[in-house]
Amino acid sequence: MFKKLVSSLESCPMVQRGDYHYFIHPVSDGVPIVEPALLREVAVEMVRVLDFTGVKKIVVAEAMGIHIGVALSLITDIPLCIVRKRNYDLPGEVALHQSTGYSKGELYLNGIEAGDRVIIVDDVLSTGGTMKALLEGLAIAGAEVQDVLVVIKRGECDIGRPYKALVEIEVDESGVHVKDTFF
Ligand SMILES: O=P(O)(O)OC[C@H]1O[C@H](OP(=O)(O)OP(=O)(O)O)[C@H](O)[C@@H]1O
Ligand SMILES: Nc1nc2[nH]cnc2c(=O)[nH]1
Repeated sequence: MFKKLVSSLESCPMVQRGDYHYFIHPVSDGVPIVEPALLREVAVEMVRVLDFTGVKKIVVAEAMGIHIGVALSLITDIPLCIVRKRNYDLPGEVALHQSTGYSKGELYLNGIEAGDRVIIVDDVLSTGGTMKALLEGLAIAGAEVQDVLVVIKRGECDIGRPYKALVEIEVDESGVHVKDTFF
């Protein structure tokens, strides 16, 4: 279980972004290459741990939520809502401010109707800035969040509600250390 995810995380390269030790991994960066077996392992475990009760849409954030969201959508047949970094000015679009440990930007939520029951999945949770922005946008749109799952949880983070993580890591200048896995 999680064999490919754990071994690839423990051997992945690092770069420095200001004060932030940034790990580079296929799930969270798409580079150097996304192996189907790794993506499949992640997708199968996501299906196993998520609560899909009544869920009508899967919500992900551009860019690195997209490949895991697509994998989940293809397996479950649940439509995918991609929160974009570009605005479309469609009626009902919700603009959000996103802040991470190394960047700031805007996100734009479309395609959610009041009363939609959704799950949110993302590649990484670190400061929680992105997830809190998604939760805020979904609340404004009137959605009910059934479950939240991140593939990689980096350190401790309170997002104001429970969430699940496939693996929990710590990062320092020497690299990624896997602390725990789901179950
Ligand atoms: O918990 P946080 O500190 O918010 O960090 C997590 C977010 O950081 C990354 O997104 P990023 O904005 O770097 O964009 P990308 O997906 O386009 O790489 C990642 O995909 C998460 O969405
Ligand atoms: N790839 C990658 N994505 C992140 N998102 C938040 N922190 C990180 C990180 O260290 N690496």
